[in-house]
Amino acid sequence: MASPKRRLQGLVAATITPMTEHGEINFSVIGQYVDYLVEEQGVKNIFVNGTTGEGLSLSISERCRVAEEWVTRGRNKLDQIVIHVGALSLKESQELAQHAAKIGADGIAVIAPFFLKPWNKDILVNFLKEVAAAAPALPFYYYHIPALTGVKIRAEELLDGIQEKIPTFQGLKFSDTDLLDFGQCVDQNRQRQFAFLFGVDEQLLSALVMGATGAVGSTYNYLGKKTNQMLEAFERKDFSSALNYQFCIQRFINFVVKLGFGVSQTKAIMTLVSGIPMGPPRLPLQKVSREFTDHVEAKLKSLDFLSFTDLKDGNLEPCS
Ligand SMILES: CC(=O)N[C@H](C=O)[C@@H](O)[C@H](O)[C@H](O)CO
Ligand SMILES: CC(=O)C(=O)O
Repeated sequence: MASPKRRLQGLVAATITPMTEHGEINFSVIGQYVDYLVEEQGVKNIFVNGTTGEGLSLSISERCRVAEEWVTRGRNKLDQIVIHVGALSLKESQELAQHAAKIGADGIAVIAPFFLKPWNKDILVNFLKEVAAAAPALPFYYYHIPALTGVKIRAEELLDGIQEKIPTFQGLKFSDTDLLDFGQCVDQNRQRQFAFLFGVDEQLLSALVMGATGAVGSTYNYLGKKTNQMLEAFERKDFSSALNYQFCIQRFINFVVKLGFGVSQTKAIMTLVSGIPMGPPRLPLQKVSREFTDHVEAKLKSLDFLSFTDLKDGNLEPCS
């Protein structure tokens, strides 16, 4: 059984699943990836097999092996490792939950099943409850991502009374821009020690104001250090610096959003910034073009996000 930990807080990197050019999982770089997150980005929590990790595009046995590799490599280096175990099949989800418990993960997270969908809150809670019960010693997080699942049950509604149904319920990963819903999740659960983890990186500062206790996101793989500076500024109530950091991060994200931003792009950006090969994504995702990588590299340099800036000072727009 995993030892009880304190509430998950701060940045959580949604890990990429590195792949070889042939589309197999490249386990060999995961050790290096852990060190990079901890040493270069100051990020000590990870969220494995989620959206960014192409979790739903992996086979069950691949998901188990990926989770195991992160737990093994992360031991004594990372604070918390949450494994996403959501699946369309309740049985598979339970199997993944049991496996996460067996390997010593620190928590599990689940999205709503998105093909045959739960059509109201009670049905969704019943599904989540069955998964959580398969790993009764592990903290359980609901992963709310309505734009991808199509399940639009409000998180605030879902949280109402959830601990009576799911005793291991520990928090929410909220990947949506509805700050009314997010704020009410926080407001209505102040007496509980839930983790409120925001999942829209470009808007994190607004969620901090609403009471987010941490954040899970793809960009913390390579903008973790910058985002940590924003969290520190917020913590010391230096809101103008915090806003500068958020704008700086937004400038980069806005740039890539206009080029088309998703998991394939995240893999390419992380390869560029970390130097660790993340490889191509798996179908139905497509590898990004060379042109995308070139544009992003120039932007990263101009923002001084790459450590080997070789641009003339006049072309720099660095963030303080
Ligand atoms: C849909 C998606 O993948 N969301 C990620 C996590 O929830 C975010 O980290 C975004 O990648 C990020 O906010 C950039 O839009
Ligand atoms: C971004 C995120 O949380 C995920 O990849 O699942």
